[in-house]
Amino acid sequence: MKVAWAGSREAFQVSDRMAKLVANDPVFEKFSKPMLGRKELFKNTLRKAAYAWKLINDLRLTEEEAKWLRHYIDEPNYTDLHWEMFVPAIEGQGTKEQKKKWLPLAQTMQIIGTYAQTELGHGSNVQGLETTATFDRQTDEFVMHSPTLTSSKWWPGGMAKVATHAIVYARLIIDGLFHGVHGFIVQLRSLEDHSPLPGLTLGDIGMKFGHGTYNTMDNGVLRFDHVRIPRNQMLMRVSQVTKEGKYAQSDVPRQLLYGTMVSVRQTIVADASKALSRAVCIATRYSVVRRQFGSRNGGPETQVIDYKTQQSRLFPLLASAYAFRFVGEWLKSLYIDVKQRLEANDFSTLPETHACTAGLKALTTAATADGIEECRKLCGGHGYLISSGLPELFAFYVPACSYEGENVVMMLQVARFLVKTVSNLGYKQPVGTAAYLGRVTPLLQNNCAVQTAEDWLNPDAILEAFEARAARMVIGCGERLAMFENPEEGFAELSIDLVEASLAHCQLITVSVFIQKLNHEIPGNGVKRSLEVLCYVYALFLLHKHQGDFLATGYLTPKQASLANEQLRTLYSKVRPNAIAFVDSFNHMDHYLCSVLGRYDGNVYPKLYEAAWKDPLNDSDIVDGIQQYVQPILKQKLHYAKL
Ligand SMILES: CCCCCCCCCC/C=C\C/C=C/C(=O)SCCNC(=O)CCNC(=O)[C@H](O)C(C)(C)COP(=O)(O)OP(=O)(O)OC[C@H]1O[C@@H](n2cnc3c(N)ncnc32)[C@H](O)[C@@H]1OP(=O)(O)O
Ligand SMILES: Cc1cc2nc3c(=O)[nH]c(=O)nc-3n(C[C@H](O)[C@H](O)[C@H](O)COP(=O)(O)OP(=O)(O)OC[C@H]3O[C@@H](n4cnc5c(N)ncnc54)[C@H](O)[C@@H]3O)c2cc1C
Repeated sequence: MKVAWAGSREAFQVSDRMAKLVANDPVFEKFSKPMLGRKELFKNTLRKAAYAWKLINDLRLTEEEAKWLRHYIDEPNYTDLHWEMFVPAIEGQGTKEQKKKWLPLAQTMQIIGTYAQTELGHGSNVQGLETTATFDRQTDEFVMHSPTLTSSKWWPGGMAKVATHAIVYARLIIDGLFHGVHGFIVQLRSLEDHSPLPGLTLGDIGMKFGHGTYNTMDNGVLRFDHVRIPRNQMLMRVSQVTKEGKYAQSDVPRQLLYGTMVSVRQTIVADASKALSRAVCIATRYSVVRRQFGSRNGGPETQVIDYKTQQSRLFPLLASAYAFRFVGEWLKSLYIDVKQRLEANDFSTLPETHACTAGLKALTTAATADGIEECRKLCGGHGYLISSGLPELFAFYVPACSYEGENVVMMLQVARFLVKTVSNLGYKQPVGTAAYLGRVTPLLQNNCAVQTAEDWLNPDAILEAFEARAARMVIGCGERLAMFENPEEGFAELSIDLVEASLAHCQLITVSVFIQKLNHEIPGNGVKRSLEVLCYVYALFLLHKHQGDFLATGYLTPKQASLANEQLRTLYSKVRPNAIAFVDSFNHMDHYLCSVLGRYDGNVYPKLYEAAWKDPLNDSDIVDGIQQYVQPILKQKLHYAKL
């Protein structure tokens, strides 16, 4: 099962080796992080990042190994933006010459980059960005400027104190004419003494949600006061500006300017299962240790995992972790394929890839953020302790619902793709993840054939149910949209329904990828049979949660919906004996989990007790402030005391 989770034996070995390397190196200790102030926290992260870079070089780690190493260090920092956004932006949007000049510098970290797109006034609406890049023909330069307060760049990670360079997104102006938003490579700091270059105002945007997690990152603010950069620092794969000031667009679609976001959204989907599996591992292990009620004849109380209600909250999350792992893997291969095509100037699969990365990013991050919080509640009161590992994990993870495309905004992008697919049905056969929309007639006409709870244990029945629900919701939206004279007005008016239809489409993708994985990629019977149970749990849980959709579209009868729920209850009993094996298969080490409740050895209570004594308040019996502020209250007889 560990190999099935990792994707292959080799993948397992790489990840396992890097996990151990990090766990066994005292530099990467992280239990004390919550006690550090912001400056110490930040410096500590700089120290770890520098040490990691040294290890990567000294040990000659591969790109894959280096990624796992950074992952297990488990502290957001400037290198995330450098490797995940700055480098890919140059790779995807730079010309051959630009790549030749900038990539070797970035790949050896002689320069450190960030991705400066969002501004104080605009994040989602990229075309609304206000920073300007005005071409000056006399000097063959662009003049970068922040004309308003709201045009201040705001949020880019690593920008406040570390990055030496940034890809800055700004409106291109030539001879007073706007030519849309483009990316520019801008140097931010001196490579000698790290001071901000003239004309730039740079700073940190302030503390963020949680304590020891995202505050390790220096998210920054940046303002330009007429800063000049050479013309050849505009990323020119998509459009070019000549030294005469002529603006030209190549055959490459404009959307490629957004290509870095597609790449990172894919990574975010691949990473969702890491965060969810971590929370589920903690909650499952603790649910086996924790006992409440049910003692008979002085025997032990019931392990809380044996309560059906606990199972109905925990096991769908366990199943979701596996579902997200597989859909992340699938999306990665889709993305690798599109990347190769883009390099060869084949843009045909870009719209579908954009819809998949946007929609699955929204689906997986929302479910993971909610799932982590549910795991905290599944651990009762102790889940609220920092030492449970869950509050910090939640604080770290929850911004994924906003960054790289706010989730609702992303679902609306999926809706655009679906509406377009439906409106083209007459003359263009949909392919890939939208292929089912090419079979609308049977999907709209046939109803579910399930008659018993056992009938739900059938991948074809499940797949057809999810296809019919999505197709009916998408087609329904299409029909209602057609009633509007102005399609954009219709889209805005129906946006709530469109988001729900997009979610149904994305859930269909996750369910069908899970089934596909079982049918074609899991060797041997033991692992396959166990995963089949989780696959059914995932699908039937979604069906139960969204039964309103399945009933309202007329595909299911109430009786069939209730049979699905009956089957789900039975499935929980089948998950229970393997619950610990399922979470052990994630291969998460104690160092990575950073949770007293989720310890591999289950030795929760003594360690929880021990951890409490490490709190700085327990350094002495009488702490600073008691004599000054508490003793006087006890000693003085003030007004109320006389009454
Ligand atoms: C190893 C450990 C490391 C782990 C690292 C993990 C990952 C690191 C994460 C680090 C953490 C945080 C970093 C965060 C960074 C950021 O947040 S960067 C900023 C991200 N910002 C956004 O995501 C903005 C969201 N907004 C947009 O994407 C667009 O503006 C939006 C799509 C919403 C709308 O764009 P418009 O310009 O208005 O375009 P529109 O008219 O709607 O669309 C035109 C057309 O183009 C299609 N389209 C849109 N986007 C794309 C795309 N990316 N690719 C392809 N096609 C796209 C759109 O669907 C339309 O198509 P149509 O056919 O014409 O309808
Ligand atoms: C931790 C973190 C790190 C970040 N790192 C970076 C970085 O490195 N570089 C960078 O450039 N940016 C970064 N960002 C910024 C991030 O990309 C944006 O915050 C994100 O894209 C969301 O945009 P917004 O803040 O403008 O949200 P808004 O769009 O203002 O969202 C507010 C609300 O409006 C709704 N809304 C907006 N538009 C629509 C619409 N058309 N229809 C319906 N509802 C709508 C949204 O659903 C949401 O509920 C980071 C953000 C965070 C939190």
